[in-house]
Amino acid sequence: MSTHPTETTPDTTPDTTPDTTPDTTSDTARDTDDAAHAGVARRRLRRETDGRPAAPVRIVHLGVGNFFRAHAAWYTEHASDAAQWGIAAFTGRSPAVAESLAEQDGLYTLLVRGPGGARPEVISSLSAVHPADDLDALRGYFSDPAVAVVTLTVTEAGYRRNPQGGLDVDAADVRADIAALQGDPRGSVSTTPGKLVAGLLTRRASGGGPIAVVPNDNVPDNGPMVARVVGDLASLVDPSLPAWIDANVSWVTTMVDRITPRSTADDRAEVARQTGVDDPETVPTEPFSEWVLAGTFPAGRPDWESAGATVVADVRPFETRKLWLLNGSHSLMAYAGSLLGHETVADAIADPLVRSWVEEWWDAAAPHVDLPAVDVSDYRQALLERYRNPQIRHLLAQIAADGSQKVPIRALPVIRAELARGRVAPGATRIVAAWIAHLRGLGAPVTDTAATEVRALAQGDPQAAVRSVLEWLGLDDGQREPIAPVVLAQLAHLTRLGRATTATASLAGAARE
Ligand SMILES: NC(=O)c1ccc[n+]([C@@H]2O[C@H](COP(=O)([O-])OP(=O)(O)OC[C@H]3O[C@@H](n4cnc5c(N)ncnc54)[C@H](O)[C@@H]3O)[C@@H](O)[C@H]2O)c1
Ligand SMILES: O=P(O)(O)OC[C@@H](O)[C@@H](O)[C@H](O)[C@H](O)CO
Repeated sequence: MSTHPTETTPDTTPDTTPDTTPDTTSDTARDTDDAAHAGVARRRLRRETDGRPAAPVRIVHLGVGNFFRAHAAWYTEHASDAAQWGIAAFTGRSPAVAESLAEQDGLYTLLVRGPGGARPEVISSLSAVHPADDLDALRGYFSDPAVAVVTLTVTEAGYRRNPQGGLDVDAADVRADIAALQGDPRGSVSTTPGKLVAGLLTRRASGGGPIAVVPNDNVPDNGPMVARVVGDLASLVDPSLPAWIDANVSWVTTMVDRITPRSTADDRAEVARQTGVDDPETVPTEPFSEWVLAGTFPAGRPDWESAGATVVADVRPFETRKLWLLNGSHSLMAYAGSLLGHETVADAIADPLVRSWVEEWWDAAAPHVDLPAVDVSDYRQALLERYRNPQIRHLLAQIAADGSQKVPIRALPVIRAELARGRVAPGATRIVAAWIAHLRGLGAPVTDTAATEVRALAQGDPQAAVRSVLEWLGLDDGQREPIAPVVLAQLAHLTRLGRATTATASLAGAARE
């Protein structure tokens, strides 16, 4: 196990956006006071007693968040050839999770929370964990021909795209990465596209051979999406690099699914109660999991199918089914449910009004999912069961974050598809109306990498706010005309409901004092 517990100098990488998605298990979980376990000797996980020997590193991962630890790391753990495929994982920004995992040899507990109870499982697939700024280690792996795959979970915002989907070359951190690599191929970088280009420059120089890049974030066409931002940055750094990338890098597209909330002190306590282990890196997740991949792996990959992954020629139908039906309804509940005072997905879906909005959204989206109707209807039913899972405390405030990155890909394609059929679908426009209400201060707090810009759009006169947001979403005059009145009416309704909820909560608070 090559962890780097001592390489924890403060992260000096430029941080131009608020870190709304910390690397780690939530502070609540990690900070659970040891006094809570006072008098009870809890041990930490150790590889010699609790896990498999570390496998040789053949996968590099960027972004050691909860989802990666519940999903790609879990599939790699359960692959039939797991002993051949170790992962070297890098945190996204802060070094905290690397330090903490290093103390337990890279092991952590996945707490699989089903409706009937919680089942802990130790995951051993992380052979090394590094802080985000350990670029020497990153370049070392990229130069190693044995390293065959790079996986990513850095959030939608981490790809540093502009509204057109290309690299956001106006962002200060992106500009800094370009300048650093122009000056020196071993220059210091901080963004994900910058790190991928830095790694690929090293691989080309060392003759490490071809490699596959596998993004596992909830973004449509995520393979081409990463290829584009990396290609943009590569061409600005070294005009000969894009041709090498074309010949040597395979961009794999994926659909990923496993509801994985932030960790809580309760998750850590549950593991301690069941196993006697004190694991601050406990990750809670649901039993359901799905991973659909399309693309080639020129240097090989784990036998992920043996763990339940599916390799297909075209991910799109699976991706639209999941991104619209699941993530779209999540966003709807995050904004419209939180302004009604609901805290979690389970609370929101139990409210008949929210449930009716979710069904209305699904009715709007379903005809545009290119799968048999029966599959879509089974999927909807399964989603309701997953949302109701009383063991999963999935906070609406977590899902609400970074709406500027999510609303355009979750709601807009359906709005456009309905418009193309001459229809305005209120089930779809409500997501936009609820997002505007959220940006105007109702429901979950706004945490967004583009908060200043999108909040400004949504302020002031409601009619002007709706117009500005629809414009920002890229709808032209002809498209806005039929939609704007519907969104405006929905915004007015949600605002009334939200204000009534706030007033009731204040009265209840005053009565308690
Ligand atoms: N949690 C889920 O249920 C779930 C399910 C499917 C897909 N996903 C995808 O996984 C992503 C991560 O979710 P999570 O639950 O692991 O969140 P998380 O907050 O636990 O982890 C996010 C990771 O991304 C890194 N990161 C954040 N902003 C970054 C930036 N600007 N540049 C580089 N790295 C950055 C963080 O450091 C951290 O390692 C989501 O954005 C989503 O696209 C999540
Ligand atoms: O993870 P995000 O921030 O892209 O979106 C929040 C949720 O919609 C998402 O995490 C879902 O729970 C997940 O996509 C289920 O597989």
